[in-house]
Amino acid sequence: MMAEPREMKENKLWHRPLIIFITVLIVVGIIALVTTAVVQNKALPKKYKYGIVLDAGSSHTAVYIYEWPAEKENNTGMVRQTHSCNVKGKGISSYAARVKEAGMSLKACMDEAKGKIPVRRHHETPVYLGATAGMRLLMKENETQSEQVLSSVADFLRGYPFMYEGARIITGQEEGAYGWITVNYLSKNFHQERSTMGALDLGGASTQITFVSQLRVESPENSLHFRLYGNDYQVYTHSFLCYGKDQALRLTLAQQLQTGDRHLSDPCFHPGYQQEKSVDRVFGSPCVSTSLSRPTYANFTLNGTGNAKLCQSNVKRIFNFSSCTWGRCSFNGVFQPPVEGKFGAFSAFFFVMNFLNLTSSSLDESKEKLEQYCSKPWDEVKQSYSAIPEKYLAEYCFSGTYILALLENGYSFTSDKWRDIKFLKKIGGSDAGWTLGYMLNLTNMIPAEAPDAPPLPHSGYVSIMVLFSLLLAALLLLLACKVFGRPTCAQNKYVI
Ligand SMILES: Nc1nc2c(ncn2[C@@H]2O[C@H](COP(=O)(O)OP(=O)(O)OP(=O)(O)O)[C@@H](O)[C@H]2O)c(=O)[nH]1
Ligand SMILES: [Ca+2]
Repeated sequence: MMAEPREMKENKLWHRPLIIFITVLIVVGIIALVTTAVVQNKALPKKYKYGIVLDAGSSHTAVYIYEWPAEKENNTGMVRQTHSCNVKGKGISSYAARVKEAGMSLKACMDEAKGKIPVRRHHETPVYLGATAGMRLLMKENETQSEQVLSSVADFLRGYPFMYEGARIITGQEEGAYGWITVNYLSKNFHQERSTMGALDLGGASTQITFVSQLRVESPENSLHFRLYGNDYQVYTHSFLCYGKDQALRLTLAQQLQTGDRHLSDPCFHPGYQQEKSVDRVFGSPCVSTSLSRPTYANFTLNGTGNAKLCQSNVKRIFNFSSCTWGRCSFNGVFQPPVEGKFGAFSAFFFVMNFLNLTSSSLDESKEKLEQYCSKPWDEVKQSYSAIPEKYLAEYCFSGTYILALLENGYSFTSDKWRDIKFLKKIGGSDAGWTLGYMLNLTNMIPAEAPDAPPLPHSGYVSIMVLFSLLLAALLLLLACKVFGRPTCAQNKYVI
C-alpha cells in the first residue's frame, strides 16, 4: 500500500520537466509563428518607381511626378501624384520668337523634380512632355517655329539624368482619351463592373468632352474603343480647338468688334472695368476666322457693363448650331450623342466654378448667381478679392458665362443632367487631367485583361496560417495531456 504513492510521485517528478519543456516549446513556437505573421504582414519598405510628365498647355506648363509600388504596377489605382510644379511664365508656345529660352523656362521645376526623386531611381524614371492646344495653334501658324520650340524643350530635358522619352504635340483625341482614363483610373472605376464617368476638360485654347456612349458613335474620328482590365468600352470624344476659355474670349471680342466702334461696351465684364486692348492680340490668333473683318485701328477700349444675360447671348454667337450632317450635333457640325452618366469637370471648369461658388448649384441657380456677380461694380470686386491677380479676377464673369453656355447649349446638359456634373480638381490627391492617363498608357500600366489575382489576399493567407497553427498547437497540447496523464493537465487547467 505504501509503494504505490511513491511510484506515482516518481512518475510525477519525471513528467514535470518534460511537460514544462513541451509547454515552453509550444509557447515559443506560437510566439515565433505570430511574430512571423506580424512581421510578414507589416508594410515592408516598398520599392517605388517614378515617372515625370510635363503638361505643356497653352497658358502654362506644369510638371507632375508620379509614384507607384514597383510590384503592383498593373493594379488599377496604384499610381499617385506625389508632386506638381507650375513653371513660371506662359506656355511654351509663347516662346515662338525666342525659342532658345523655351527649354530653360523649365529649369526650376525640373531641378525640383531631381530633388524629389531618389537619386538611385533617376536613370530609370521616364520623362514625357506632351504639348496641347497652344502648340497645335503654333503648328498651324508656323510649323518651323513649333518644331524649334519642341526641340528646345527636348534638348533641355535630355540634359537631366532621367530617362527622356520624348516631347511631342498630342492630338485632341489623345487629350480627351487620357483625361477620361485618368479620372476613371483614380476613381477605381475600371475595377469590377462599375460604370465609368465622363471627362470634361477646359483649357485656355481647347476643350474636351469624353464619355462612354451606348448610342453608336456615327463619326469615326470621335469614336474610341478600349479594352481595359478585361472590360470593353465604347467611348465618344471630341476636342474643340479654339474653344478653350482664352480663345473663346478672343472669338467673342472679335465678334463684337465687327461694329467698327473702337469703344466696346462689353456685358461680360464688370461695370466700371476699363481696359485698352490690342486688336492684334485678338485678331492675331489663328482661331479668329478670316471671314471676320479686322478693324483698322491698333487698340480698342473695353468698357464693362456687367450684364450676364447679354453676355450669354454674345457668347452663344461663337457656336454654330445651324449645320449638322450627322444624326445629332453639339456645335460647329460636330457629331455628339446625348450626354450619358456622371461627369467629372476639371481644369478651368473647376477654377472658375469654384471661384464663383457654383460647384454645387443647379443650372438655374448658377445663372442667377452669375447675373448677380457680373453686375457687381469692378471696384467692389477688386476690394473683395484683393489677393487674386486682376487678370484672373476680371475674367470670371466671362468665363462663368462661357462655361454655362458651353455645357448647356453646346453639349446639351439640361437642368436634370446638370446634377451629374461634378466639378473637381483632384481625385485622391492626384490632379485630374490627361497627364496620368498618358503616362499609364506609355508605360503599359493599363493591361487589357485583369491581372491574375491570388485566391486570397496576403493578409488573409497569413491569418489563416496563424489560426491553423494555433489550432494545431492546442491539439498538440491536448495530446500531451492525454499521454502524460489527466491530473497534471487538470491541475494546469488544460483539459476541458
Ligand atoms: N482662376 C484661375 N485660372 C487659372 C488657374 N490656372 C490656370 N487658369 C486659367 O484657366 C485656363 C485654363 O488653364 P489650363 O487648364 O491650365 O489650360 P492649359 O492647359 O494651359 O491650356 P490647353 O492647352 O488649352 O489645355 C487658362 O485661361 C488659365 O489662365 C488658376 O489657378 N486660377
Ligand atoms: Ca490643359
